[in-house]
Amino acid sequence: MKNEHLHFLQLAVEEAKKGVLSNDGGPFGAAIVRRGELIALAHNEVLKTNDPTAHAEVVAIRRASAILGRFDLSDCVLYATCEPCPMCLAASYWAKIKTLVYACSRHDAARAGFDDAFIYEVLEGKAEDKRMEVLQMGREMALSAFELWQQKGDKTLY
Ligand SMILES: Nc1nc2[nH]cnc2c(=O)[nH]1
Repeated sequence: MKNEHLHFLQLAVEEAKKGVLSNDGGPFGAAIVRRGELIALAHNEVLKTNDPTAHAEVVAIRRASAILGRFDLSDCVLYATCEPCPMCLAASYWAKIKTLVYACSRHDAARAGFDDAFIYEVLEGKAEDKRMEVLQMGREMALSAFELWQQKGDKTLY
């Protein structure tokens, strides 16, 4: 099992390097594996697509979900060359991933110039400057969308 984990991490690392050399994005790769079978391999595509959410893990989750035709990836393992940032970790929870295997840490990413560790600090209430103004207003108005959802009989929960 450990060798299998290292095998898929190695594939993700090679994919990350491919993305760096093609200028697609940062040095991050990810793989989604189901019962020992590689379903999707992806690298960071932020620069290629001008999509700030195109992190390797998100691209891999989107690709695997499209291939398997479902949003529930609970039978899949996510391999990532680096500890997922909070967005990618949340995406993994939304995809119901049960096993995550990663190599480098958020601190390795920070040393390479990526803000993963800072966002964790914000979420943990440890950041002095959150670098974002956050306002809440219009709750009564917006609750109507939740009411519509709650009344809907044929909804799919996810
Ligand atoms: N884990 C991870 N961290 C990042 N930080 C910036 N981009 C990425 C990415 O694609 N993956």
